[in-house]
Amino acid sequence: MSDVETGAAGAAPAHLAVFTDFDGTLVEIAERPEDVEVAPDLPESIADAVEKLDSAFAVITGREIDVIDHYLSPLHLPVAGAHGSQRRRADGAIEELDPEIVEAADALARRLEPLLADNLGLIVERKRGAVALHYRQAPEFEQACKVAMREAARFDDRFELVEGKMVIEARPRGLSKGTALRAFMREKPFAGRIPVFIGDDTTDEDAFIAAQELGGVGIKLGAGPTAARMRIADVASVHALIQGLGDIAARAGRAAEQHPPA
Ligand SMILES: O=P(O)(O)OC[C@H]1O[C@H](O[C@H]2O[C@H](CO)[C@@H](O)[C@H](O)[C@H]2O)[C@H](O)[C@@H](O)[C@@H]1O
Repeated sequence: MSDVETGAAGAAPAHLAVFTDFDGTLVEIAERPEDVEVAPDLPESIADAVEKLDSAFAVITGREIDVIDHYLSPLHLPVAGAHGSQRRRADGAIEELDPEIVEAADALARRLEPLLADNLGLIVERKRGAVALHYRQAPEFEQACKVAMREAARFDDRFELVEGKMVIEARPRGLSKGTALRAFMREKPFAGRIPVFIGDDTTDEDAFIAAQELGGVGIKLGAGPTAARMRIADVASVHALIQGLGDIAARAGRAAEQHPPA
């Protein structure tokens, strides 16, 4: 094969920055947040891709950072948690919210507690700076949950509501997975690379748009309307894609070493 065919003739390799959602993308959706199961080989497979991507790999999720650390142990990846409310940068530094917003989110969660009294199967998930109200186990209460969340958030315009899979969440206004992706892309080792964001839910749309506006691509898992330019079928395919992107990065790196730009 010629250099033209291999793309190796002094062409700069397309360095990728890979970002992924967690629930429904790296792991299958489960009945309750604490029930998700991580494929045993997933952390090792991600570690391999991280190395090949020169560490340009991050998780952007609605979960909290320490929850992701728990599930992907022993990895401590760059993570944006609670829909952009918290962020651990690649250098390990943590960006936290104003404590007043954290307290306000706690107060909002407390206003939802009466919903739990009758054991209907609803779950209030408290996070630093965000709150999720889950109705997966009681879908007949979807509308009631939306009304309750709107009511709980009504007096505090520092929060906005977003709907996900059988969940309604309050997150700090102005923060999203899109703002998180943009923040990572301003920093090493992500800056200057082509962002790829993989996600499955409506809250991933901001990050699809951000990745595409920055010259990259959004990849949506499953059906449904989306701004993402590409789709992927299922969680197993996401695992294979992450491995594949790592392999492409490693191959491009080797080609660049063998054929440095003139
Ligand atoms: O941004 P993600 O990583 O996709 O996180 C979004 C929310 O995921 C979790 O809830 C969802 O997954 C649960 C476990 O599969 C499922 O029971 C629930 O119905 C889903 O909505 C998580 O609990 C939330 O905190 C995340 O914001």
